[in-house]
Formats: sequence, structure tokens, C-alpha cells
Amino acid sequence: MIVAIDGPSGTGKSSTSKAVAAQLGLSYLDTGAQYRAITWWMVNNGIDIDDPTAIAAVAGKPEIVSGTDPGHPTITVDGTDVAGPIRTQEVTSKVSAVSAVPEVRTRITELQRSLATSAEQGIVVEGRDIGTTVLPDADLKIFLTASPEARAARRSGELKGADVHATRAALIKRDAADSSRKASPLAKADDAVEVDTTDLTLAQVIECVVTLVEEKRAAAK
Ligand SMILES: Nc1ncnc2c1ncn2[C@@H]1O[C@H](COP(=O)(O)OP(=O)(O)O)[C@@H](O)[C@H]1O
Ligand SMILES: Nc1ccn([C@@H]2O[C@H](COP(=O)(O)OP(=O)(O)O)[C@@H](O)[C@H]2O)c(=O)n1
Repeated sequence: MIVAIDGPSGTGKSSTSKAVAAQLGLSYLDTGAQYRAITWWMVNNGIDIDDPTAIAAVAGKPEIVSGTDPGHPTITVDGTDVAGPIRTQEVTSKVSAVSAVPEVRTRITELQRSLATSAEQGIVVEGRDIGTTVLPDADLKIFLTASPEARAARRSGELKGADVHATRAALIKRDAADSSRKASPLAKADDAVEVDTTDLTLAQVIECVVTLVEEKRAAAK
């Protein structure tokens, strides 16, 4: 069972995917964390983020390893745990530029496909282009949406003290960059089920996705 969950920032992809995977005994992969990890490496190594050629030239250098246990997801770069550092404002503001570089996407997409193939019990993979590009044959595709206001409120709730208006503006800017890039933009696959989470609790979204997975499993028997 391969489940692809895509959507813009703050729609609930990570929390939903982790919970669904844990509940159903599946592995879990946060592909955004991989793009954040390669961005962190670029920043740490003084690569000019505004220079796609420079980024492309070193895209193969960092070794990125993702742990796929939904109860304890991990991410390392060259053996260093970067779970904390990849969530800084600096990385968040630079990740869209790095992830738009085709050489970066090719590299990370290979990693994602190999993790999905080796997940024996199945996997929930969340990101922006999982249903469209990375795993177009996924058994179930979900596209989560929510109003910018709801998404900004959720995000600023996490970043304690962050201004909701600034968070909303940053989030809209990142969505626009992710949706308009040439290489594998953020998009809903034609066969994805769209779930608007604006007025749903997290528990309701989880229940909705678990039900969809169970329906697929029953239909496959
Ligand atoms: N339906 C929901 N209602 C309220 N808060 C939610 C909902 N879904 C997620 N959240 C909260 O919003 C924040 C962002 O969720 P997250 O899963 O990280 O989104 P994404 O991975 O799409 O960026 C988290 O703090 C999460 O607990
Ligand atoms: N499959 C994916 C996942 C993330 N990304 C990039 O990685 C960034 C960070 O993703 P994320 O899922 O951690 O972002 P949040 O929604 O958690 O804020 C996105 O803004 C995209 O630029 C991507 O290009 N393709």
C-alpha cells in the first residue's frame, strides 16, 4: 500500500501522514525534510542560493538519510542529525529556490522511490509532487488544501510568537514559488482525492484518510 499525500504548507500533511502511517502499520516519509536537508547543506557550505548552476554542480554531494518509522522519523546529512536545523527561518526561506533546481529534484526523487520500494508493509509519502511525479502509481493519492488564513494560524501557532500576517505572506510566497517552478511543481494529480481541511480537526482529517486507505485495501482483496 503506497499512499501519496500532497498539498501546500500548513494543510496538515506531516501530522496526518505520521498518524495514518502509525495507525495502519506503514512507514512514513517526509519529503519536505529531504529538500530542507539539502538546503541546509547548501547554506552550511556557502553555496550561492541564487545561482542554480552552482547548486546543480554540488547536488550529488551530501548524503541524505531518512528514517521512516512514523513514531520516530529521522533525517541526517553526512551522518549529522539535522532534524532541528532544517526548520529554521533561514532554511524555510531558501528551500523553494534549492528545490526548483532539476538536478536536486532528480537526486531526491531517486532516494524517495528507493525508500518507497523497500518499505515492506507500505508507506505514506508526503510532499508536493508525490502523486504527480515521484509515485504516479500510488494506490491512493490525497491532496490536502486549507485557506491561507487557517494555514497561517496553524504555522504561527507552532512558531511561538510569530506574527500571523508575516507568516501568511511567507507561506503564500513559498506556495507561489513551489507551484510555478518548471520542474515538478506543486500540483494535484488528476486522480487524487482533494480534502479541504479548513474546518476539520486534525482527528477528522486522519479519520478521513484512514477510511480511504481501508476502502482501497478492501477493494484490492
Ligand atoms: N485540521 C487541522 N486543524 C488544526 N490544526 C491542524 C490541522 N492539521 C494540522 N494542524 C496543525 O497545523 C500545524 C501544521 O501541520 P503540518 O502537519 O505540519 O502541515 P504541513 O505538513 O502540511 O505543512 C501543526 O501544528 C498541526 O498540528
Ligand atoms: N515533494 C516535495 C516536498 C517539498 N518540496 C520543497 O520543500 C519545501 C519544504 O517542504 P515542507 O513539506 O517541509 O514544508 P512545510 O509544508 O512543512 O512548511 C517546500 O516549500 C518545497 O519547496 C518540494 O519541492 N517537493
